[in-house]
Amino acid sequence: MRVRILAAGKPALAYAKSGVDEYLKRLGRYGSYELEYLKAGDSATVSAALLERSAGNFRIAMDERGEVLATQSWADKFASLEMRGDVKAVSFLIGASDGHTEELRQTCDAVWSLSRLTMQHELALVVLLEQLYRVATLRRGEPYHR
Ligand SMILES: C[S@@+](CC[C@H](N)C(=O)[O-])C[C@H]1O[C@@H](n2cnc3c(N)ncnc32)[C@H](O)[C@@H]1O
Repeated sequence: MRVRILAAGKPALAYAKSGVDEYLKRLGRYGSYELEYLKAGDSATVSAALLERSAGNFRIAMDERGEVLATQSWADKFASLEMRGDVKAVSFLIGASDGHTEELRQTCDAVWSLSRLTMQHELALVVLLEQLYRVATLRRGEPYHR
């Protein structure tokens, strides 16, 4: 199963750039993880572009209003998605400064939160990538997650 991460706007902050590079490099050992950037803009424009680019994928909106799950639950949900024959790709959608539209949240297959805190979108991207890495190591029985 391909894992796509679609984010609005390339990271501009040094810590975010190096965090993204680090976790993408690590994830390369665990499968197909693709990070794609879309042009940042207002909420309606970015949400429409995110939905268009992720058409046909199992879409997970990353949003502070979403379901807060433990890392083990992320791993369990990944395993269930892989068991389904109809999911070839999952797309995680990160919004821009104004967040997602209600329409995007309603259209997505799931809405997940990284916590109830509102994070700057570059930080949310780094946290998401670290969780994907954690889930990948957990599923292989490696000792990173403890
Ligand atoms: C600055 S936040 C947008 C805040 C905006 N006021 C809102 O209502 O969503 C930019 C993006 O970062 C991501 N993000 C920020 N905090 C998050 C959290 N706690 N959980 C999941 N994603 C988060 C979301 O994708 C969000 O669209």
